Amino acid sequence: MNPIIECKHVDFHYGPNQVLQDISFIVEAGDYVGLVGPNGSGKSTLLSIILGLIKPQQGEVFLFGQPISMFKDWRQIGYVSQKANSFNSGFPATVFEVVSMGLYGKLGLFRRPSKADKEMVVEAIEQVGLTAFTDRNIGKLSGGQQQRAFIARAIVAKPRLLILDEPTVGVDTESVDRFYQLLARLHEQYELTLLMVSHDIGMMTRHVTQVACLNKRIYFHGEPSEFQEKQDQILAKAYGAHMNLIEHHH
Ligand SMILES: Nc1ncnc2c1ncn2[C@@H]1O[C@H](COP(=O)(O)OP(=O)(O)OP(=O)(O)O)[C@@H](O)[C@H]1O
Repeated sequence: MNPIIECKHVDFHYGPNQVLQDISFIVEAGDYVGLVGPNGSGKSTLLSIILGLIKPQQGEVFLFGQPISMFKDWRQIGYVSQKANSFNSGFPATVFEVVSMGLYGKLGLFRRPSKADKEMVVEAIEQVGLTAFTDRNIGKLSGGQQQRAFIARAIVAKPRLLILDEPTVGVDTESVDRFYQLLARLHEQYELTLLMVSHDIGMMTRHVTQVACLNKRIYFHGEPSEFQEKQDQILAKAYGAHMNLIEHHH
């Protein structure tokens, strides 16, 4: 066992509104976890806790075996947020510049990258298949291409864990297929551990190695084959009245 993420008995509430209850959740090295749950079930909140952006009122979180309060090596973790691909077409940065921001954060647009940095950026852009668009303005790319640029930004510093919050929202079907192929390649070739929130249960369960189902509590965490066998019961329990919101894309 080599846990990359470990949540132990985590509770979280916004004021009086309890959003997460007694979450114990482990992501092992090499796992590719799809996290599903209805709207408002606490998925983004759980990711924010794992990313150290908010602190749970109860329970403990460990990253790479260290208590999160001691964890300093945030470059080990790449993150692609829900809103990543909503750039307006006038945003004044090229794909190269956006991806270099993954090396320097906000300084990316102002600092001159070293030769080694440039090579890492070029490699990340190549990995996501955007080499031909390196100098193109990010706002002038399609939704699917922008999303791949954000993946490149998240992986440029060679993290060991990649966290994605609903990365396929607003992206056309063909790009979604390409996107899953890209994640599969990163998972296999670079032994990247992945944690991805998705609403598309059908598509997601075909690609991941683990499914976790959340609605304030964890209702299931196991292999996709077991999830599919018990899917009706799990979803009825976890989604309840939200069942009609589940999309089926087969
Ligand atoms: N900053 C906040 N302050 C107060 N309540 C919040 C805040 N952020 C989220 N919430 C509430 O917490 C609950 C969980 O929200 P969260 O965004 O974690 O759910 P989610 O599963 O990611 O939802 P979705 O699938 O719609 O993105 C919701 O009821 C939401 O309204």
